Amino acid sequence: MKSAAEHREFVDLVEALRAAQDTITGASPPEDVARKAREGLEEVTRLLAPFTVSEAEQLAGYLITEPGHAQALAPVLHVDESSTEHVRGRLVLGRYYLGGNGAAHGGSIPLFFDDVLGRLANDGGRGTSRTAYLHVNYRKITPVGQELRVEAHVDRVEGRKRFVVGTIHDPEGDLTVDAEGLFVALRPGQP
Ligand SMILES: CCCCCCCCCC(=O)SCCNC(=O)CCNC(=O)[C@H](O)C(C)(C)COP(=O)(O)OP(=O)(O)OC[C@H]1O[C@@H](n2cnc3c(N)ncnc32)[C@H](O)[C@@H]1OP(=O)(O)O
Repeated sequence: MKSAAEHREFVDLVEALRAAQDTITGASPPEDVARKAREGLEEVTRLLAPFTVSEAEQLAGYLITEPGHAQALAPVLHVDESSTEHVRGRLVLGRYYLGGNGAAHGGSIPLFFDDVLGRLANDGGRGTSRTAYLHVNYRKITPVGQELRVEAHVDRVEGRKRFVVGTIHDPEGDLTVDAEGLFVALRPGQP
């Protein structure tokens, strides 16, 4: 397991990237400010490109003790309680995930659940599986910028099939989304 303690600066770098994504998404800057910001980002790419590694050596997504696992793609679950069978926590969707009218982009929700349910599917020594399907029911808009409650648990395991379910509730306590994923355990040698 890769250690977040050994890669503190990288963890902070990914947090800064998340903040940049939120800020860029919400900004309408004058042209000279946009150009300066672009030049800053291009400098980041120039700085890091020589340190590109193979997937096996990659840090992003693999620093699993960190909220968000040092990966800027999926929304971050802040875990309050977890076991091999369940997880409870909080989620605040930043401006980056805005769809419209204060509601989260519909695609950000399955992205979030694929990560949360997928990790649970593989937890507890169950080994690697892949998403066969992800069924998401949007019951009410999921607001950005507010603290949401998340719960997920392994519903049942049938041979290679792991059914994992999850919910999101808004600050009023209303259900905004429920989801079910089927994760199929990989056979030896299966990519
Ligand atoms: C850093 C690490 C991060 C990890 C956490 C994040 C987790 C994220 C996980 C992913 O996002 S993986 C990427 C998205 N998923 C894929 O790319 C999967 C692509 N599909 C496949 O690889 C295969 O289709 C799959 C492994 C899912 C299943 O193929 P198999 O050939 O291994 O299984 P098979 O077809 O023999 O089916 C096994 C059982 O599952 C059932 N099944 C398979 N796909 C199904 C489906 N779509 N719907 C319902 N049932 C399904 C199938 O009917 C059967 O049921 P029974 O055993 O009861 O007969």
